[in-house]
Amino acid sequence: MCGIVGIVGKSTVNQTIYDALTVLQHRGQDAAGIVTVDMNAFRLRKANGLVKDVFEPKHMQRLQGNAGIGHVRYPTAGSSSASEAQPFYVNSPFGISLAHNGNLTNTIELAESLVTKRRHVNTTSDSEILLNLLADELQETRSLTLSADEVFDAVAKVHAQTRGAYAVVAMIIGQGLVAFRDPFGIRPLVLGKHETPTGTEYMVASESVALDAVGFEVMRDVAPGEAVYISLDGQLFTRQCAADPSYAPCIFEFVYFARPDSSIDKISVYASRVNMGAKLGEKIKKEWEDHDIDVVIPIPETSCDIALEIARCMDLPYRQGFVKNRYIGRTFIMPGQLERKKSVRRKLNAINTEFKGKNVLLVDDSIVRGTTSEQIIEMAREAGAKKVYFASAAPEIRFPNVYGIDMPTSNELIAHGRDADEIAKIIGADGIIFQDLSDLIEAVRMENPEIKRFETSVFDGHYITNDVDQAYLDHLTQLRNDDAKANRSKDIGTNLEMHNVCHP
Ligand SMILES: O=P(O)(O)OC[C@H]1O[C@H](OP(=O)(O)OP(=O)(O)O)[C@H](O)[C@@H]1O
Ligand SMILES: NC(=O)CC[C@H](N)C(=O)O
Ligand SMILES: [Mg+2]
Repeated sequence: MCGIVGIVGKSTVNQTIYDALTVLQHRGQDAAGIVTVDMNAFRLRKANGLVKDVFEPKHMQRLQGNAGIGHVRYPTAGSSSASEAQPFYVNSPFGISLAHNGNLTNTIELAESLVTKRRHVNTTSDSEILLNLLADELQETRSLTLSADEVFDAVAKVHAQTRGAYAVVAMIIGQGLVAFRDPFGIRPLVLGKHETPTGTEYMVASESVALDAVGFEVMRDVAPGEAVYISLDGQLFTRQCAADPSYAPCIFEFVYFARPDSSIDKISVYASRVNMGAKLGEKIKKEWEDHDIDVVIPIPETSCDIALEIARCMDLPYRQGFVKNRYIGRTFIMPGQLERKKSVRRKLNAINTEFKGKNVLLVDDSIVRGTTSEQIIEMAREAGAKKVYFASAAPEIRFPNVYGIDMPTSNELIAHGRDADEIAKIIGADGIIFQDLSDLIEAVRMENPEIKRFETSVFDGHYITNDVDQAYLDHLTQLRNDDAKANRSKDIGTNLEMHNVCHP
């Protein structure tokens, strides 16, 4: 789940984009990049690492200009090579730079079509394919100055060819910034503005929290299939570019990915998590009528708001039994299982007095590979817990994700082909309870009933784009299981390193 940002401003935007990226860091910890437009040239810095490590003062000085885009990466396609960090660049037409959150499902077909169009894609990234598709459609216009409608027509043609999930921001040299969202709105995208004495500045970002942090006012979410074009002189244009758009935002944004202080598609992420806690609390009370739980303990950080509501609902004490090392990032979005496994104990430590002699209910937002739950239950027992129960605010995750969450292989999912008792046994819990999918959907939907459906494939195996079959999932397994990724990372550095020319 990457984070994207784009700004057309009235003064230098490098620091604002940097600040916005730090606020979106929870969406991608592997790589970061910024491109700005300075006089008619792109200035680029991208590399593997966290935002604070990628951009040194010398890079920031280079990133001059009043417009730019930025990206934080969590790879879901290609490799984790620095050359696949984003934004990507292509020099024709005009010079275009693009950043993408999501994952395409017809990359093979698209890559083949690009060959027939004599376009070269140098990496294994789906985002570079998307950039070339957009470039090819813009090339068709033959105009030296693009009108908003020409840009929108190009986006419409990209929609017509592309399958999967994509929230995109692209900068076109000498023209403007275009941002668009896939026809189902699977990945989020929000538009905002900032009034200055010299005119209005516009910004797009993955989450509203990025706008809040840099003093922009949220205008609205970009609709599914819609495109936003901001010319470099600061005019805003919008148009629906998809033939048949309909809302189906990814429900996992609300469960785990997004920050609680963000609002996506008019749904407060925080409120939806509190609702998840209320629904799950009711279910526990109903199904475990004679429970012997003494205390509810969250597994920091995402589940804290959920656990607090479960405790309130069950009339039980809520205790912060685990302390989180604030210098360690999110474990689930780390690239390899070994690293993820090692990180749990480095990240979380138990406060023994909260566990000693007690029956505890540990709460997490979700159980994916079981990396966290297995180790955390062990830690609770080591800290002296008598019984350890486990509650998950999301249902069992049984199916791979193909839309920008790196869960490509069903075999790596602990709930795949297993029932609750078997899962409890593996993670060592005395009892386990999962949220029902209908309750999860209701918990999110009640904040905006206008949204009739969500993208829920990881729970029910129904892929909203209708193009995902078993053959595709098998192909994905081959490509992106943990071993395949580890092997591919040995290739790092073999791509063209034309992305970081360093001016002394
Ligand atoms: O079953 P698993 O494969 O372990 O994945 C699920 C866990 O990973 C996430 O936490 P993470 O540490 O990434 O982030 P957080 O601090 O935001 O909770 C999520 O909140 C669960 O705790
Ligand atoms: N998580 C994402 O949004 C990933 C974007 C893109 N598919 C990449 O791997 O770089
Ligand atoms: Mg967690």
